[in-house]
Amino acid sequence: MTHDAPVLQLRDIHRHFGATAIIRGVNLAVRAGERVALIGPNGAGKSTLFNLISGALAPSAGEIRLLGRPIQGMRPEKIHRLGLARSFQVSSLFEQLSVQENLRCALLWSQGYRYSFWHFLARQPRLNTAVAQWLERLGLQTQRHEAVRNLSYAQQRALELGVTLAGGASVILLDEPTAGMSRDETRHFVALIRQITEGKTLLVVEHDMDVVFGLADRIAVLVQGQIMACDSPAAVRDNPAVQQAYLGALPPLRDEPNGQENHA
Ligand SMILES: Nc1ncnc2c1ncn2[C@@H]1O[C@H](COP(=O)(O)OP(=O)(O)OP(=O)(O)O)[C@@H](O)[C@H]1O
Repeated sequence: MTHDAPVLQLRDIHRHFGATAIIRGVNLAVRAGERVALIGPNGAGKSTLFNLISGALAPSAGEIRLLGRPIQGMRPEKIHRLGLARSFQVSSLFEQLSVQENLRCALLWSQGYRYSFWHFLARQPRLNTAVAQWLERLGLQTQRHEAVRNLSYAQQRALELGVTLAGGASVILLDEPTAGMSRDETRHFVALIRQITEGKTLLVVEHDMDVVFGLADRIAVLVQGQIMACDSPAAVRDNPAVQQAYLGALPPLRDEPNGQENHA
């Protein structure tokens, strides 16, 4: 379900490195509960834009609002505390800890535990229930005591997604969530993303067009640091400028029989 007020809003964002302008006046509004995919050719500026939103970089100009508050130039931890979490291409899990220990760490933060040991003991039953729920959602009950380094790659990515979400953020940035997965793993993972991010707001950078068209409510196309189009998958797929940029590599929409044209 989506609401009208944007929870993430970029207004005329610019970023240059030295004399080179990389992000050149990006405007984007993502509404609550929406799933927006950010696509674009290599070097278009997608990672830079994610770095600007998550606080790893400050914009050279422009305003970024999260849940109505300006966040441009804030430190990443502060932006995280305000409700935005980013999942990376490279695993950010504690490899030597078990699956449930990783989830516990993420949940401790979201349940308000900071430094008080007594507080921690009092909260443990609730914490254990929440860990069990996440293990079930992620399909990782059998692996609960397994060290992360012994999981398959796809299982590690599922746990990483769980850890990102268990922190309680309402706006989630996913950076190439299915990179390195087989076709089957990708299909399964997209279904998992859909299921466990229900109600959250998602901005996803992804190169796999099947994933993009299978997941996104809207697609933003970034080319040379500017948004060329931002619209429904059908409208973006039918946009001549986008077609030209992608040289016909966009897939048919999922509900089209035999890949027939659909001008909905
Ligand atoms: N810290 C930096 N200093 C200088 N140039 C940078 C820096 N970070 C990124 N760039 C340049 O900005 C441009 C956009 O890079 P970016 O990684 O944002 O693109 P991208 O769309 O994410 O590409 P890809 O799809 O290949 O990951 C590239 O030309 C890159 O070399």
